[in-house]
Amino acid sequence: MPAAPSPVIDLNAVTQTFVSSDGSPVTALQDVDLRLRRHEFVSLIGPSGCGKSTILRLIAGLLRPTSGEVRIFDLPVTEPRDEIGMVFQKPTLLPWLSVLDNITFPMKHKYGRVDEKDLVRARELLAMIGLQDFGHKRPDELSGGMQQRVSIARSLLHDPEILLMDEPFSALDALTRDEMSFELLRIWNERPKTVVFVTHSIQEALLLSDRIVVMSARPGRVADIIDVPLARPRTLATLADPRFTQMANDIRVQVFSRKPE
Ligand SMILES: Nc1ncnc2c1ncn2[C@@H]1O[C@H](COP(=O)(O)OP(=O)(O)OP(=O)(O)O)[C@@H](O)[C@H]1O
Repeated sequence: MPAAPSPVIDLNAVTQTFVSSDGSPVTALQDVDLRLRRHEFVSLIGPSGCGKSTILRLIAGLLRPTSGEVRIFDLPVTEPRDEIGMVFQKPTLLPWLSVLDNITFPMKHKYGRVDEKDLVRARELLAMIGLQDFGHKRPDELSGGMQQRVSIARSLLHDPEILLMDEPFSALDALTRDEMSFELLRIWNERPKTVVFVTHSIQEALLLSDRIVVMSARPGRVADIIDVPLARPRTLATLADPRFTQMANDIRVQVFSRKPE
């Protein structure tokens, strides 16, 4: 039998301790093991403060683990890398730049210039997110959902293999949130990526993911990893599937019955 391909993202016995402002240690993560296959969509859910964002920062190379190891494509993570795109809760667009310039900003920042091919790609991405007529607008002329679309487009400019998303839709209203979930699925379908998606919404995690990682309260540990067997492409009909409702209920019970350790 051929050997299984190495995971794209590999967290091996990762413990992360911070020093809080009063000098006391805070163990955010304890012995976290997590492996993601290529083009897998995995969500992290768990109580506030259980270390979900810390996991993203470790994968992004913005943080070095106190102990254990984080590997990307079989190499230890030592610094931020180009294969990774990040999307945060807030759009974090630069208000004085146009939408198009915001999308190309990472290239400008890194290389001091924007190539024609980056501009072409930025326009393609704008079209992909349905904002082809908004390239010249300033961010404050766009709705919150549109701004978040722009920041997703920005994270995709260099076509990263890995996309890290930290509650990207939590600041949006419920309708826009559902719309954005389907939009993200469409983008992921068109340009497959390995995605780690942090959310507090069980429904969002179920709709989007291949697997859901349930974390325990601080110090964050992997309490369970749940396979989501719902067929793809996921559509509005998925939300009405009785298995969806059943799984959402089961996960809710699991998350809420977990007491802090
Ligand atoms: N730089 C830091 N210095 C000190 N403590 C930190 C630091 N970063 C995170 N922490 C602490 O580590 C723990 C985990 O934080 P993290 O932001 O990863 O949690 P989270 O699960 O993403 O929370 P939320 O769901 O509320 O966003 C928290 O107790 C937080 O206060």
